[in-house]
Amino acid sequence: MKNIRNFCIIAHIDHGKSTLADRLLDFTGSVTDREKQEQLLDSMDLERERGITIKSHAIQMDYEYEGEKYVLNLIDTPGHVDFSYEVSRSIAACEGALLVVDAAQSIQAQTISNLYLALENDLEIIPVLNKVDLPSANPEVVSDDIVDLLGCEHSDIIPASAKTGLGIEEILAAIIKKVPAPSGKVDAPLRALIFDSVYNPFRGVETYFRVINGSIKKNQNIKFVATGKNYSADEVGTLRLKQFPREEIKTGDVGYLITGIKDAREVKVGDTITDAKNPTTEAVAGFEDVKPMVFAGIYPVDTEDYEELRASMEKLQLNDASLVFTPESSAALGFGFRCGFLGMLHLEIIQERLEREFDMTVITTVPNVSYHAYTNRNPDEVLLVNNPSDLPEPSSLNRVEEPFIKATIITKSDYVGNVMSLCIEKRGEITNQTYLTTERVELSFDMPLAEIVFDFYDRLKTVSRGYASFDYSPIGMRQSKLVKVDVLLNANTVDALSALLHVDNAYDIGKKMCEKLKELIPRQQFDIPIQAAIGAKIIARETVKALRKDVTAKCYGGDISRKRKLLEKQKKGKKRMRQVGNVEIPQEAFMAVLKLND
Ligand SMILES: Nc1nc2c(ncn2[C@@H]2O[C@H](COP(=O)(O)OP(=O)(O)OP(=O)(O)O)[C@@H](O)[C@H]2O)c(=O)[nH]1
Repeated sequence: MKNIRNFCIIAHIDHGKSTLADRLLDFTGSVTDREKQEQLLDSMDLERERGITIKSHAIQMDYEYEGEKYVLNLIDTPGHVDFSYEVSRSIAACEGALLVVDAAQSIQAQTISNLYLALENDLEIIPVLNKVDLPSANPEVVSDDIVDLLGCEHSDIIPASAKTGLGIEEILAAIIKKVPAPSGKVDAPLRALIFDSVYNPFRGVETYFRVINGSIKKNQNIKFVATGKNYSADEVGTLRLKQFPREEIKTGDVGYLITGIKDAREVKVGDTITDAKNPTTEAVAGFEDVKPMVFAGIYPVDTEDYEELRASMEKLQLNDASLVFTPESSAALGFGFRCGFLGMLHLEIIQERLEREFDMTVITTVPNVSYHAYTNRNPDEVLLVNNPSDLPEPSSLNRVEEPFIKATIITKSDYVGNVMSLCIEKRGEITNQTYLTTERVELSFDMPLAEIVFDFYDRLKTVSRGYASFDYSPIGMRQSKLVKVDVLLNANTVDALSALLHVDNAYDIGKKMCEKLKELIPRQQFDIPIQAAIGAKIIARETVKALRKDVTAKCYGGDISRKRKLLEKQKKGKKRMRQVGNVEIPQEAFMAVLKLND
């Protein structure tokens, strides 16, 4: 145990975490030339294309230092706020963290939020100043920033370049010298933390764990504490680039477990694995059931594909336990599902996976957060509103609460004014303003989560010219004045376009939605009025003008089979268009409310 080191890399997005991980694998000879690929740890196609780490994994390296052999377990952490719970569990599985800071961009919002997570878990922090090879690097200034943040010495910071390989040896030495060896009880009953799981269609769910006390043996009868289920440990082993089955994984070490579980929902990140007969009395602290934050309807473009969509969603759920869905129906879109996601990125990923892996074309409706509503009849009973149409009628509604977050934004002092105006427009209240240096400011706001869902990231980028980083954490529900704004096309309410909005913004957003829809809905043979309404009251109106009469329409001759072919072709071309009443609505229109300011 004394020669094991468990560590993770924490960094703001794009500061070089994956590149550094690759370099460490290279240097310790953990990858053969043939296996060398860029960003080895990001194995999903989607991850590689987006260049972000979505799912965390772990990898083991051997390294000899001053004549002694060490085992280094690198636990990878996802880099996006949507997955912050997974980050916290990965961090909890380590004793140390490399804090990677880009020498050109300095400390950003996620650097700080991840650092706090690491400090909460008492991790030893090794500051790494990455990308010193860049011409735009500013190592002196950024080092000062790091010293201010951590209260460390300048000499503790390791200048590095994950690109050229500079500093890699020093980083490995620091991991061995500074990160404490694990300190568990070898003889105690098994107690292991699940920090991740991956679905493998052939072998079932692979569970990644860190043994805290005792050991886990092949064929041992084990129990998952939170779910209360028992399994047989069919296979345990260590993770290199491939899996290496072992007889036993001992105290302090990291490994994988295969039990034949076929449903990802049975393996909960943060849960404790223990022995079925001789269980530990103490589960690992910090377990939480992750709750979806953002909800949206997902509908098949072709109503006939509903069953197929259901099958695809069920399969997706087998390997992504954080996806939840229930059937719903919409007057406009027919049968589909109300789905819960961890955040907007998660939503995009699911939509993309449905299309790529399952060949489904789907329509996604305006995302919303989960509200709490209370009726006059039962003012103490919480009604969960995950869909605007579930909001009780105004006359019976006692009050509504919405989820709030603490938003942390780091920006340059030049843009403080812009960022503040944006946050105030988004119903934010400033709670703190700290100058990190003369140039860089950290701002904290209490804000409704719903406002982040609507175009916040893009606006923030624009108003700060890209010099702002952003992170958030939930701080609970607060009462709010919300109304349901409906959209009528050709005098028919399109329920899939309804949104819950704050009273103060409802008129403005209703108007902008009508304008945006006017741009997005193609002209047809007749005028299409677009209206926004609160209850029976119309608050905005636009019209899509009719096309001029198509004189060639009746001239069409030719035989019927050609006509059919043409119709088929048209049908394909119509993908993502939905006929609602007699109006054709393209997919973009359903998301229009997210792009009001484009
Ligand atoms: N010049 C230079 N570029 C680097 C260095 N390290 C990483 N990069 C580049 O910076 C970009 C981001 O690096 P990644 O390793 O993908 O960053 P990351 O932190 O893993 O990003 P996420 O996975 O999205 O959080 C890539 O284009 C890298 O090639 C470095 O030391 N020098």
